[in-house]
Amino acid sequence: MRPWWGKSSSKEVKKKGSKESFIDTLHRRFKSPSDGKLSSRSGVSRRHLNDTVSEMGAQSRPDSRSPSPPSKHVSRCQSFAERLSAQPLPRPGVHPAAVGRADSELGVTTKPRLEKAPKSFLPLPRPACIRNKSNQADLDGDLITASVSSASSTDIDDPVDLNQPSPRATDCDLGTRTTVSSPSSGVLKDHASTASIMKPREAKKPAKLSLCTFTTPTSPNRRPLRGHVPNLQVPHHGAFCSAPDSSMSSPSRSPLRGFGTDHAANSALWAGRPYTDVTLLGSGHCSSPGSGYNSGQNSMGGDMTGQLFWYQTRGSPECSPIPSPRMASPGPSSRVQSGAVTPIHPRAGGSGTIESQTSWPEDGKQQTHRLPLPPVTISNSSPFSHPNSTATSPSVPRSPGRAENPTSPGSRWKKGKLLGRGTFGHVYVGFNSESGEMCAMKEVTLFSDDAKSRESAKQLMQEIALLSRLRHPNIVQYYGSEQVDDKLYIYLEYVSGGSIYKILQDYGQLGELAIRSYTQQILSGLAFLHSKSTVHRDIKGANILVDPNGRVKLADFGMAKHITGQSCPLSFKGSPYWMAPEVIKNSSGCNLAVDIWSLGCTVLEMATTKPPWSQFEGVAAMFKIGNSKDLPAIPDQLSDEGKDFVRQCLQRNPSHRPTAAQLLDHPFVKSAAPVERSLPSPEFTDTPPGLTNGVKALVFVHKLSLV
Ligand SMILES: Nc1ncnc2c1ncn2[C@@H]1O[C@H](COP(=O)(O)OP(=O)(O)OP(=O)(O)O)[C@@H](O)[C@H]1O
Repeated sequence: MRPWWGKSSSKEVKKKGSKESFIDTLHRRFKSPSDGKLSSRSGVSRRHLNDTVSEMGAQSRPDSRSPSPPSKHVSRCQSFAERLSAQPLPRPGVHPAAVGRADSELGVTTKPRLEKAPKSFLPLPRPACIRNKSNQADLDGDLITASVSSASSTDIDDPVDLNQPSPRATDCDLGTRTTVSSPSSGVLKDHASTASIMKPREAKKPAKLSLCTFTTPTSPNRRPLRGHVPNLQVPHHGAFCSAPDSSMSSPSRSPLRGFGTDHAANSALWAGRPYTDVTLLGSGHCSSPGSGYNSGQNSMGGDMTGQLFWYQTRGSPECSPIPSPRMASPGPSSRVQSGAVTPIHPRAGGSGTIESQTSWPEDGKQQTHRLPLPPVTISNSSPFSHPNSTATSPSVPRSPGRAENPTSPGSRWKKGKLLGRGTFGHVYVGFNSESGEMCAMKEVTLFSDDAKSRESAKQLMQEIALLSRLRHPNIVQYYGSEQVDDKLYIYLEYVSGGSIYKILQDYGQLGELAIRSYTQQILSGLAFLHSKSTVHRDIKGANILVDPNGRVKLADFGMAKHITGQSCPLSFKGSPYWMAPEVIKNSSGCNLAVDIWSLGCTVLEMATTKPPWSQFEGVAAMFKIGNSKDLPAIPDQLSDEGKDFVRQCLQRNPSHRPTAAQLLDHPFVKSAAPVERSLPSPEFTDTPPGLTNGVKALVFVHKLSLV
């Protein structure tokens, strides 16, 4: 069938090259599993829990389907394949293309307990500044300049061009700047009235601090709202804003992060023995998607052991719903990362139809960008000198659901309920008792001696660097960040609906209208992202948040990368089940298209609650994706348009995949109704909709219009 944009799908030309040698190894190691076709209706197959997986790559055993149990019965340590069938969904009242309002729901807050002043500050958040803006000019007006310096780039593969002067950013109204020290020099760059706060041991261990050593302003008395605007310098090429390239670079909460680009090593690992040159990181932590702490497990990164030995951490509230937090199954945060830069998609490169709300550096110069102020309106109070500023940093909550020491002194964000655990650490609800606003606080511990902490910091800084430059209705908004003792906090727009992954867990597969809506919005965010030559590299349900109005936000940019060239090799990063074949095979020639493949997998995930090939264990799934010519079964319940959309996304040849901008014109999403639910306005009527003439009641209703 000829694609709607005029390019026919073509067969993939199999390229047998040296880069695929690991696949060959896999071929020998694993029996090629027969395709587990998705059920025609549900598209979901299940299998028994297997606590004693002795051999990787074994195909999951299908089990008889049982009625969908309540979500609360879903084991926290089940894999996708193990998860019970999803319940039929009441079709959510989702309506696509919500790009207007940004009303997040509030979460739980906790009592403040300020203990210690933040050692340094990055731009402090003020969500209200964002929400109240009616246009981009207003938005820009609340940005603060930011810059981070770094001299070491050897282990960083994401040279985000963040050091270039922003055409819209100015320093004139900034009381301070925050800088990041160079790891090599251990010297903080002083900008404006910046004061270094580097700890002694930081200077001794530049490698640890290079990623996030910030300076605080000398005495930046915060002025109400826009009065005080600190600067944050973000690094130029090679700074810590980049995604790690090191094969050992990834934190271990995502089990297989840091998976090296060396696929020979991969082969060895997959063969069942650790590659001697690969450091096995990680603690085996896993999150509990079912319980709301749904991130971090089963990612491919620094820790390969789980993939190899299948140790499990069940029963813990922090445990993954997956038997092994490794590649055993497609958990919400299954990731692999290593390596190199992703080449540019041949046909990607921006979308004229996509709202471009941020400037992107093009000339390599240092860029400054103004960030929104925190929602602190108290004057005569320095954000850097909180009354409790000498106390200790916020402590890790004892209970998974509530922080023990809920406070972020400088910004007055109080750390509240735990939203989830990810690769980098924890994400909490943040509440500003002064403004009454909420945010999501992503917390990561710095200055630890382990590689995991270093990698976490590096990736978090990359996320900051990227997110701080992106502003789009379908991308989670970055508010600011700060360091408090050994903790780095990143403040984000709070998207209270949770991730698509969690929604699927809780409510089962989505109906087509919801899928169309979500897909359209994901595409909108992706098209914007790609127009900035940035690839997300970890598109999946767990990294897509949904607000109560059905608005979708791309999140978790820890894997994202700004593409600067076309000749760069692919990074072996991502989540196995959503990973494009070319990434697994380490073939060349694509880049942004990896997100399109992952989007296709996400559509299938939304339709079936599981990604493609979820019936296979992690390594076997990767083998299936990377080595076979098969395409995953597409569930029958999807419309023909939906099926075609998925097929377009899941073309093995990346150059044949349409771009995000092109996909926005696909009938599957183009016809999706936009999400726009007006604010309820009290209305008094005596004839409620739906009542017959004979059934009239005097009721007070809220006007709810769907545009
Ligand atoms: N802005 C947000 N609003 C609401 N919840 C959020 C937000 N950001 C993250 N969360 C929650 O926290 C969890 C972990 O977040 P996130 O995935 O970004 O952390 P992470 O360390 O990047 O994880 P990973 O890299 O392993 O995917 C998410 O699954 C989600 O439930």
